[in-house]
Amino acid sequence: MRVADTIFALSSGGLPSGVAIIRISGPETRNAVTNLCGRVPSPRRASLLSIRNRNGEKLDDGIILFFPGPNSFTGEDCAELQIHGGRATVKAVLTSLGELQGLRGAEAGEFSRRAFENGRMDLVEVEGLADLIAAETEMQRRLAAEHASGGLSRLYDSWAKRLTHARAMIEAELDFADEEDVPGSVASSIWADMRILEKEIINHLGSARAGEIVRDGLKVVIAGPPNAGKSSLLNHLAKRDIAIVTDIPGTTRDILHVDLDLSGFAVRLYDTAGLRETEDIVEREGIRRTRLSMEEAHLVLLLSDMPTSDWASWLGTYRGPVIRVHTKADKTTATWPDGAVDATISVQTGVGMSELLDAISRYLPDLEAGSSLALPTRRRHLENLQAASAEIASALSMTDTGLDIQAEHLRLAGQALGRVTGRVDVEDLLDVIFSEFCIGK
Ligand SMILES: Nc1nc2c(ncn2[C@@H]2O[C@H](COP(=O)(O)OP(=O)(O)OP(=O)(O)O)[C@@H](O)[C@H]2O)c(=O)[nH]1
Ligand SMILES: [K+]
Ligand SMILES: [Mg+2]
Repeated sequence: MRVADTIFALSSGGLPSGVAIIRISGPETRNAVTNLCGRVPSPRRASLLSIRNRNGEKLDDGIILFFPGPNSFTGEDCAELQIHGGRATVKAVLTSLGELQGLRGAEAGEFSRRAFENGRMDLVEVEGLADLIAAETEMQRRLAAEHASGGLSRLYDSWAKRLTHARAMIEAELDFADEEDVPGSVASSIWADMRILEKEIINHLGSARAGEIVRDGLKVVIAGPPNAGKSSLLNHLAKRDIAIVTDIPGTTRDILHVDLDLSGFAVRLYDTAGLRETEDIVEREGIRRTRLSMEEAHLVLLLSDMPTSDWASWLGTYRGPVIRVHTKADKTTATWPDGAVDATISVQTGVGMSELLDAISRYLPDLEAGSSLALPTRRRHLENLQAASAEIASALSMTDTGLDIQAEHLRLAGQALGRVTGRVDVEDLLDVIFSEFCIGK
């Protein structure tokens, strides 16, 4: 284990709070606890102790926990001071810690980074932990918990193991190739498994969209002509007055969004500028942004308060799924041709709202309770998984080039998987990944 500074931080949330938890990790942890609390409590036992500054003045009474390394969160000696969560109390204790030799405040994600560097967690688990802290919906929580507890890592590790096994079998065949009486088919069974593995990885890549939607939310853009009732719908679904609503066409210019929880899934709903030809420079910029947001959308709700044949022109180059919505049902008397719309709503009477939400729900990933949530969630997962399956495909296709070259492609496939879990060659990624954390984690 590397010798490192001893770090400390407030690890619980905003102050004031009933209890605040200050975390300490590193070689000076015992000294720090002795200095402040008089003694180090027995490992993993909660002890009520007084915390004093260097002049012996009592700062607070708290519950002190000591976790000796390597069986701690970071793998180093760790301690937790559970104290009263008043701003001045916390500040006084942090100040006293900062005055001790060898101690400094932790950077964002530094505790988790140490856990990774000491082999307590791999990168996918670390990312899962970051997601778990950020999770707001039930599905985000389930996905993150699966990743944080190693569900996805176990899958990738099992794949890496099969690649290693395959290479070992090839090595064996190469070693024996000179000996006349050894049949040259030791490795043939592994190619069948490599074909299966390639398929498994490709299937797994196919679930990436679901993983992305669970983690980042389904992006739903509300679009349509001016005054169709887009901002009114956003406000209604958000149950808050977020967007300005007036009867002046072209009211909305900036794109606003609100996060909804739909059946445990995060849904991010965007209100946009009404689509029309206009000379107004500000409105034109708003419409340009509407177009950009539609390109990113998983689903577009296209609104109109009167029968129209303009749907296609409003959609422009967008080719994804669309729900056509007839708005202001309380007021319009015009009759719509059969099948012209997918939903009819009124924000005034609330009519059609639950049907609209049901229609949106149909675009959420189909994840049964209890089904595996070992889904890739990040671009870096996808890139490395794609690289791994491409290397396996190369190994499989290069039957004329010799076993040693095929084995090399399998080695590269294993390396790509290793980059996902952080077992190989990831130094350059660490700053990015750990900066996702808040301080104290
Ligand atoms: N009667 C009735 N009026 C509605 C309904 N929905 C919206 N309106 C009215 O329609 C007008 C336009 O609504 P907005 O929500 O601002 O429409 P918008 O599509 O956001 O308009 P722009 O931002 O200008 O593109 C406002 O006067 C709303 O009060 C509805 O369900 N029933
Ligand atoms: K308006
Ligand atoms: Mg609007």
